[in-house]
Amino acid sequence: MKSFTHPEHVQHYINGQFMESASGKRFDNLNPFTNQVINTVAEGDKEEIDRAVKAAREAFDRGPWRTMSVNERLSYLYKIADLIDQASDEIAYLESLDTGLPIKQTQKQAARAAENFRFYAEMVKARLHGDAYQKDGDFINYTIHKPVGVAGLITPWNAPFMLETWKVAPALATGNTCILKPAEWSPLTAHKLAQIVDEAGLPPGVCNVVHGFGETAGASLVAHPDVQLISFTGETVTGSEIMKNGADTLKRYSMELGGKSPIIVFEDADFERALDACIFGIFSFNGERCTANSRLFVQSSLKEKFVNALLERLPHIVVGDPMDPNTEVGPLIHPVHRQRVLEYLTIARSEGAEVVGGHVPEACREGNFVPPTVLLNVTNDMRVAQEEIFGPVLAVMSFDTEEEAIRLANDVKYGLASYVWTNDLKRAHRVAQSIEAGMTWINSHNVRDLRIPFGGAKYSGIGREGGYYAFEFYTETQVIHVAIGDTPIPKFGKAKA
Ligand SMILES: NC(=O)C1=CN([C@@H]2O[C@H](COP(=O)(O)OP(=O)(O)OC[C@H]3O[C@@H](n4cnc5c(N)ncnc54)[C@H](O)[C@@H]3O)[C@@H](O)[C@H]2O)C=CC1
Ligand SMILES: O=C(O)/C=C/C=C(\O)C(=O)O
Repeated sequence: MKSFTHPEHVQHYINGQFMESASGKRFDNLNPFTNQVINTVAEGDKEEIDRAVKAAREAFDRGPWRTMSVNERLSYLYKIADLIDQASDEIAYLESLDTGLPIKQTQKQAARAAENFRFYAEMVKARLHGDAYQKDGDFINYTIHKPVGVAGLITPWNAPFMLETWKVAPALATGNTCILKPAEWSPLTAHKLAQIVDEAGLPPGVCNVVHGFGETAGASLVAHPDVQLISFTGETVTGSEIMKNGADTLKRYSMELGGKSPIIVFEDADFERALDACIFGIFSFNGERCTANSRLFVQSSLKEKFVNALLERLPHIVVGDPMDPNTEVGPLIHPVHRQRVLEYLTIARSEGAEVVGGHVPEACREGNFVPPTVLLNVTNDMRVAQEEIFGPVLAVMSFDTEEEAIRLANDVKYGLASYVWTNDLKRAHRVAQSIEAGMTWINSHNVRDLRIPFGGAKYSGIGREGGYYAFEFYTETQVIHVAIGDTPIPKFGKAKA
């Protein structure tokens, strides 16, 4: 593999300039594979957020972004997509270095990031249009979609570049200006995105990146009166905190939150494909995946065969250096997160579950590794079956009937994704439609079509991003009423005149 370097220090990108924090404060960024410091990062606070919002507001109110033609605006998105493609190997390298995600997976995410920009440019051309309603010969009402203003985009560390671009692209495509506040544990590719935006020549202030912690930089962005909308991806508790903090300034929210998604495998399922999907669905992204199928419900008659096959695969899952193209599972993002995941294994034992772990090579001892793990003897009321672990840990349960599978799958506060495996067509649809989730895949792993609405039910989120569904959030709909006839107007005050 070609070798790349990383920046020794990461700065904010505000109003078209790379800059330090006014306080001069910095924080260290760790390599999850070695726990050595990779570099330092400027620690933004209210002051940097204020600067960035001022720049974004001016760019929105007075800059060329608002007045340029849609085609000209979208040409910047195509340019960004091309620059991402040109730097895709470097982006994958930086992402794996920063997050511990295996390089094979970050290469795919870099490609997806470029696609996010092209997709939204195309989507705006195809689907950002209003409606018209004609009432007899009296009047016409028509709607237009306008950018809302300054968008605050707050993102997590689990698939940072892909998720950041998944927000920046629709925000810009629809004509907003934005401030991205990336997760503090994964600043490298957000910095690369700022460099790409700069190279693409976007007008100053249109896209800003402020690094820093959630409680300070993130909270200041949420509370700022000139930020009209917040698109947030992260933990459910953080989402709820953000909604409280943004209440005084009446923010518009898109919330992509946590999950505890079921995979239901019926006895008539295509065995090998269901097994592959189950393993991929929980162990890809190192298990740090909001849509991970972290609860397996397998029909009792198939349980022994399915679980045996699962356990047989477990020690062969390649755990290792994220830069090695053969690695399937790398280290978790941070020692604090690793500790949190390990605590769940302790909880699992104390609740009576059996913990079966895969293999972590000796060469990985400095990293934040948790082996791919399967929890047996689990019941759905246990904490490990109810709470999001966000690591490579699969809770296995069984069911006898379709009704029981549906009840167990829904008996959880989350409702993000779900997966159903059966060759009975009618049952597949019945079960899929009965599950309380934003997204259900039948006889499939998590394959993405960017046109579909992406988001969760229950505690997994509010609203949908993806496709033209994102326009609902990123644009303001205005109705324009035009009288084309002479509909009588009530003549107040004319009776006695
Ligand atoms: N539904 C979805 O599409 C996805 C959901 N997630 C969820 O994200 C979580 C993992 O990511 P984390 O980075 O640990 O989430 P997190 O909630 O800790 O942090 C996410 C972002 O919010 C910021 N933040 C934290 N506190 C804040 C506050 N008070 N005000 C404003 N910003 C604040 C952080 O700095 C970070 O940028 C998991 O729960 C996972 O399920 C992750 C990916 C996709
Ligand atoms: O594909 C998307 O748009 C988002 C995917 C997010 C995940 O799968 C994740 O973070 O787990």
